[in-house]
Amino acid sequence: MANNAFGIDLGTNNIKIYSRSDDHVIVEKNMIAIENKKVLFAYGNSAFEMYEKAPGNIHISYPLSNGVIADIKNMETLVRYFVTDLQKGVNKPADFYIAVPTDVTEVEKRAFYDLIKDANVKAKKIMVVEKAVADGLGLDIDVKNSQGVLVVNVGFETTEISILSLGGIVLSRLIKTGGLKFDEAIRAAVRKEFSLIIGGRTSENVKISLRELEEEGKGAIVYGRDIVTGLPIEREIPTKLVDECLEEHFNSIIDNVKVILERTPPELAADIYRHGIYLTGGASQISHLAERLAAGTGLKVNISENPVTSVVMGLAKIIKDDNYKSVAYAIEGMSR
Ligand SMILES: Nc1ncnc2c1ncn2[C@@H]1O[C@H](COP(=O)(O)OP(=O)(O)OP(=O)(O)O)[C@@H](O)[C@H]1O
Repeated sequence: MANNAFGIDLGTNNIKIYSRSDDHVIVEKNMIAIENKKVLFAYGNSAFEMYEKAPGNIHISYPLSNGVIADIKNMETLVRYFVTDLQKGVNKPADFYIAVPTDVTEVEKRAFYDLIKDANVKAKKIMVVEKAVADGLGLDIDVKNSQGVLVVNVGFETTEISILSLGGIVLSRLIKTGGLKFDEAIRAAVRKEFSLIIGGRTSENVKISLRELEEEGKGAIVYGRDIVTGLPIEREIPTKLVDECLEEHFNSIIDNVKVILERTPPELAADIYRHGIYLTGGASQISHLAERLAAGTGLKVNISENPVTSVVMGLAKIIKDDNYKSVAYAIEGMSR
């Protein structure tokens, strides 16, 4: 039974779970589809498949909002189903390591612990790990012995900017920008420039294919509804328009990184200068962000090889290697 342990990174867009018994990570959409307000219809990637296409009696939602749990019941249901699926239908007693953002209230942090406790997953032990610490480990940084490590995780609704030193967090800031804001900016620009309404999934696809399109010198072909005629049409969107509309969001990330750097103690700043910035999170892959961040801060930017899973891979390291266990902590005694 000692082998039964899970590492969970609850992202607003994706839930990532590491299972010790098969040494494997799953990534599923953090989404739930409820029929007629009470019946579970679909969850995870299957719920996402129906998003923006389902009839009115099927409500599809994200139980997390801005990195914190907004809908506890549905989040518990999702965790229970995923963990039970990973154990082929029968839950056995297990240890749980859950990543939490740093720059949130104690109540919001505790909600992650309570979620596992109340999800009916036979939790023996529940340990909490600051997300940026797990990120550092997932990025193969020796976080316990390193001083001055700057991690920027660009997720779906949030970007977490943290300075780590000797296994702990020195400074952390959670800002409300990420992949969703990029998608919304693309939608708004296409609407303004071409009087064309496109869906959220279309704008996400444009964002994800941007780098490739730029390399090929092509525009993005999209399908949407013409505002004037009301009819569906196809249109080619120049990548320059997409680049321009993302600028403001890139600047917001760069400005916030600079604010953190300004507050960093000088000795740590020297280490950060040497190591550079570690950039991770799914949306960090967007074309031009890494180079803009480097130009805006004057620092080298190290790009993650596994941006979506860096946090959960850090949790996996903690579960597998006793050397790292000290970065995880229990939360039982915390006041509500
Ligand atoms: N190749 C890519 N290029 C640009 N963006 C991408 C790419 N692949 C995924 N994304 C974006 O990454 C985001 C999801 O990233 P991630 O899984 O790190 O977020 P999350 O952890 O669920 O969110 P949060 O950190 O806000 O809670 C989505 O907005 C998705 O569109």
